Amino acid sequence: MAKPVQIEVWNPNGKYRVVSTKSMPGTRWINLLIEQDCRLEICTEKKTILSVEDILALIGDRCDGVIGQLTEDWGETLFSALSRAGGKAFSNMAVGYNNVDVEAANKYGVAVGNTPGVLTETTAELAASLSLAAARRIVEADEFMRAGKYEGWLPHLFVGNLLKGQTVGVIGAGRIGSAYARMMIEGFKMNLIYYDLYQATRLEKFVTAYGQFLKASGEQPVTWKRAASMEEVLREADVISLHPILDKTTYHLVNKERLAMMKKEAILVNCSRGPVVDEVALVEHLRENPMFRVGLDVFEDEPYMKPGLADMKNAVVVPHIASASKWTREGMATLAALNVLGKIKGYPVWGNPNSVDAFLNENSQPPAACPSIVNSKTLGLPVSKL
Ligand SMILES: NC(=O)c1ccc[n+]([C@@H]2O[C@H](COP(=O)([O-])OP(=O)(O)OC[C@H]3O[C@@H](n4cnc5c(N)ncnc54)[C@H](O)[C@@H]3O)[C@@H](O)[C@H]2O)c1
Ligand SMILES: O=C(O)[C@H](O)CO
Repeated sequence: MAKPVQIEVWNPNGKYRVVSTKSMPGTRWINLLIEQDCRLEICTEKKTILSVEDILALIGDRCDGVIGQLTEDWGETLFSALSRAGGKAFSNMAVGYNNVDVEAANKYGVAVGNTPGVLTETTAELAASLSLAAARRIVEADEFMRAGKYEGWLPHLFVGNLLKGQTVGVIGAGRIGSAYARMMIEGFKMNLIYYDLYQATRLEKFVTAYGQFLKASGEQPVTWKRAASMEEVLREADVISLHPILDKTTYHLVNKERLAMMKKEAILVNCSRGPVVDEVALVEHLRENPMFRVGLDVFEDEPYMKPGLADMKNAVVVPHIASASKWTREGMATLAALNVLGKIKGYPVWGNPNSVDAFLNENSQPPAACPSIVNSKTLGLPVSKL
């Protein structure tokens, strides 16, 4: 028997029962749901990560849809319970959905939503911040100052890497990887090498055009190369940022052997998912190569770090905050709520999940569509003609 969990209720007499497993930023998402006849129940339990049992209790006997979080294990147990409760919609408040067993959702006919696009620039900015923090040893220098160790300017004090003219490597040049690449290329005049299963045509055109602009201004043009293998990126780049999805093809993509291929003074940034990097091998590599640096937003055993990582001066670590800007987090909440609402209302699926701005405009009603449903084809959901 599942234990009851604490909730806050909005619009108690609403026709459709929607559950959010967490409180989310902003109020637009709440208003959009209650204006459309939803009774909204927000879990207010203090613990950070809800267990499957907690979520079962939240779903209860009747539930039309759930907005959930990337820390939750959405598999067979939860989708069968949601389906028994009459639910047809679930949305992660995240673009990544490796915590969701989509096949199980398909089996129970539950639509699975995610929140692409609204976090692209915010996440890329954090990857750029980690790249700079690692290159210029900002965290080490900050700790040094606060410890009262600064006695005056010295020629060797916290010497780091100049990015201009170096090569930025991107593994997974999708929405976020491409946005990060553009920031590093335009901001620091870096050359690009990338690896992806697909050609990043728009990114290539951007670098070509920017290179021509620099050349016309009498400056060294930037260049791009699509690598034939990931190893090529690892060998050639000075700063490498990881932006693929997490699946079985990307699990431990960066392992002991591949770390050994990287330049001794390279910088590795991970804002994708922790298990993309073999963190035990990374700690060993950081220990043996003090000039190698990393910037990590995600960890293999989140929320924990592998033993030794916290002691590494050449690592900058932050707690999975890459999408944490106010605008983005409020937008993610809106997209997740609209995915669930749209499915409950029988709306079609938005035609282009990479272009979700229409849903984020606070001054107009959002389109009558689900912004992004990852299993829409399998479920045979209609596509919006808007
Ligand atoms: N740290 C954070 O807070 C945060 C925030 C947003 C997204 N993310 C993560 O970033 C991921 C990417 O988000 P996105 O919006 O850019 O997604 P996206 O789908 O636009 O990009 C992912 C890219 O990875 C590529 N890819 C897939 N498998 C690959 C492989 N084996 N080798 C090389 N490339 C491969 C895809 O072709 C695609 O271009 C998400 O799935 C999520 O896990 C993390
Ligand atoms: O996948 C995602 O969206 C992130 O990890 C959180 O923003």
